[in-house]
Amino acid sequence: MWGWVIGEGRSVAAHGWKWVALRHMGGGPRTFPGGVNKWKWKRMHEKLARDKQKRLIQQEKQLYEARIRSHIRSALCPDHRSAAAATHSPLSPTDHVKALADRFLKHGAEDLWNDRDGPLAPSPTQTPNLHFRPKHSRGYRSVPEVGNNRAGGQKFRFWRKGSDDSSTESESESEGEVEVELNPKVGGSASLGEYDVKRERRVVPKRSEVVEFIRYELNKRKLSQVEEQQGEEQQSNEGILSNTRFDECGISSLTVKAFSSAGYVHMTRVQEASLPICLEGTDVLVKAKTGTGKSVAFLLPAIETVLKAMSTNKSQRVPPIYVLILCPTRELASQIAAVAKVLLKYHDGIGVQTLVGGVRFKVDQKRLESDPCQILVATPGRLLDHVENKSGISLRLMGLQMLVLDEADHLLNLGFRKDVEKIVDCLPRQRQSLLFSATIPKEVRRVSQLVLKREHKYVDTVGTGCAETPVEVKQFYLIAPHESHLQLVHHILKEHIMQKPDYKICIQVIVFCITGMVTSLVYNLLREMKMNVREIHSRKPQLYRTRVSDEFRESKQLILVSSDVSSRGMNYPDVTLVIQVGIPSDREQYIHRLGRTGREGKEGEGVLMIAPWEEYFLGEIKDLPLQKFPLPDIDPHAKLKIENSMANIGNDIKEAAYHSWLGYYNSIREIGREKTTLAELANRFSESIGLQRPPALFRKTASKMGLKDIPGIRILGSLSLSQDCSDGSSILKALTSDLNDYTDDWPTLKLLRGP
Ligand SMILES: Nc1ncnc2c1ncn2[C@@H]1O[C@H](COP(=O)(O)OP(=O)(O)OP(=O)(O)O)[C@@H](O)[C@H]1O
Repeated sequence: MWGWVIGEGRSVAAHGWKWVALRHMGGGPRTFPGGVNKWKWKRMHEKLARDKQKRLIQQEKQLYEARIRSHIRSALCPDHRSAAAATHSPLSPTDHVKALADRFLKHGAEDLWNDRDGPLAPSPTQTPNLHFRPKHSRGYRSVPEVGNNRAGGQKFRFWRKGSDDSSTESESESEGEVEVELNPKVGGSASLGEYDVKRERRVVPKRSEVVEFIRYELNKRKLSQVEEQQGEEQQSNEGILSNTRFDECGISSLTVKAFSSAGYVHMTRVQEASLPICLEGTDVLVKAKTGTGKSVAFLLPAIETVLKAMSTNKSQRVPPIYVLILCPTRELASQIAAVAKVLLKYHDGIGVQTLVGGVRFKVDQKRLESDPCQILVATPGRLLDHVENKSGISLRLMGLQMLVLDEADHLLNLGFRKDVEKIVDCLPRQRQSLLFSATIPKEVRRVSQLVLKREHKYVDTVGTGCAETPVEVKQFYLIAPHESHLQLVHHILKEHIMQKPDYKICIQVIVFCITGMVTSLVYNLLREMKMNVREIHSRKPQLYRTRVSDEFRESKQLILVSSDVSSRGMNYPDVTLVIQVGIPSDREQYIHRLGRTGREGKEGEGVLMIAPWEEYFLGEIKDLPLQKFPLPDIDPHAKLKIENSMANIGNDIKEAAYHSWLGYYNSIREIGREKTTLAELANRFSESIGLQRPPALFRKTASKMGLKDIPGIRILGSLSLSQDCSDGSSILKALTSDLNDYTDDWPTLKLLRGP
């Protein structure tokens, strides 16, 4: 009775006693093994049953296919056609060749048709009713004997080169014949012993029409693939827009009107590719390059879904939330809501709301009550707060018809996955799910099943083998000692500004830094150097962040120093240069940061600035078109100016930067595993930013980071408190405040959880 098996193979029987005890107490168990609730438990078992059924069907299918295949083989030999016809209708030679082509022309199967392999072909020396083999066969052959044996299995004959079996008197002296019975019950490949048919390859008859035909087909397909690829590259050069117009795709006329007044007439390629699938109600995973209009691609079907739902359900006083859009950052949520409002300009009855951190919970609740919405854009953490605090939102989510995950790969990554899973558990199962991102690594494709239905579609407008970055963006990398990075940033910024002396020309630059506190340090330095600069990261209050983000979008000449809060999804349409100081957390983050420039097919530039010990990262992006940036000569006056400016920055900012710098690199496997080297590098960083000595760490923090007894790491507990009280406050500031908003700088959170 308790013999069910759950996810990782654990038997429920082990927990049986607990259930029984709870049952006697009345009411049945509230929680089930593994802490899951009744409904989740039920769903888990329903899923298991479904999976089992699917597996059985799959096995059936494979068995059937195997039988068909064996009959195709025998059908190739004309004398065996009648045998095949006895069980299955034989294929005509053309159909057979087509079937083979379909099977073997799949990508990766080409080697099945090389010179030393091929289908069986009748030999002129073939005996009338039994078997055949080519004259100079080097390996083994098998052909089914006409008629079945008594156990229902088929009889096959095998020849072994060099065998001296005397029973095959009609065959040449150099080869022997062995009779083997293949029965699914008694004879697997193991029973063939040394006569295993796969030991040597078969020889293709030289002028087989079948092989020639397949070769011809292969070449044709390869050629068309190359042409397709070239066409795609050409298309991307021509811009992101397609020829399809919004008024051609059967969406509401009021939406089309709103599109026209926003200046959108033609769809972008990703919109053209994904819209028909989204409108037919299918789940879909969409990959398209940065800045190609993915937000509109999911907002358009979202609006259509709401319109449809509202036309069938007019009675409710407080409307359900029909569409939920999840995204990783507060700024992105506001941006998506703003685009939605533009598209809803002529739909009076449809409301959009955001639910993000940094706003008081009660304020959220009041807003949701007073201004009910059908489309909700939220960050996972804050939405989960509402769901768990039973603020009434769970009830309104019961009517949900569409779930959208923007930046899906990030949301399904470790930092967010748990929250997203919990949210998905509270949503109705009968819904459509849309997942969008510019990067979808393989492992994310696998976990996307958490949200998507099994029979979902995958739309990839990037194309296999094509770079995932916009072709219009020139990409450079620069390797220099990390002590010189701030001087180099200043130098590149100045050069970039001087290239475009006309003040009317837009110059927007984003400088990405590894953490929030390093962002603050770089911002303070550039400000000291009288540059027109703003900062944005998770330590800043939400109002400030929103103001800076809006100001940067509107500006003509401004530098934004940012942590990863701006790396994904943020649409600043005119960014001309992106500088990344230090390695990003992974390849995907590099692509998204770079994607803040070159949007909508515009031109842009990107510079990745790394230290020699970060060079390994270039291997992760080796398929992207990066060129080496020549190391510039730094003017000694500028160097002095930077040192003076650095001296004006407060120690608390520098100490916090040191702590978060250490935390970030400690969390990166390739660098963090060499603790002694890491400590040395951190101390060099501390020196380069003008600290007299490296700040200390709390003992507990140091041991969590695996840095307790590492030379060069100072521990706070071993010093007098008065001596190092400033260190203590900066550690707290740099490390613990990350807990408040890990949506932004989650790598630093990893540090708190240990290396
Ligand atoms: N059909 C269209 N015609 C013209 N412009 C469009 C169209 N669709 C979207 N855009 C514009 O393209 C720009 C980029 O759009 P969006 O921010 O949705 O890109 P994205 O693909 O989501 O990028 P990211 O991957 O960085 O999130 C926006 O300025 C948007 O206004």
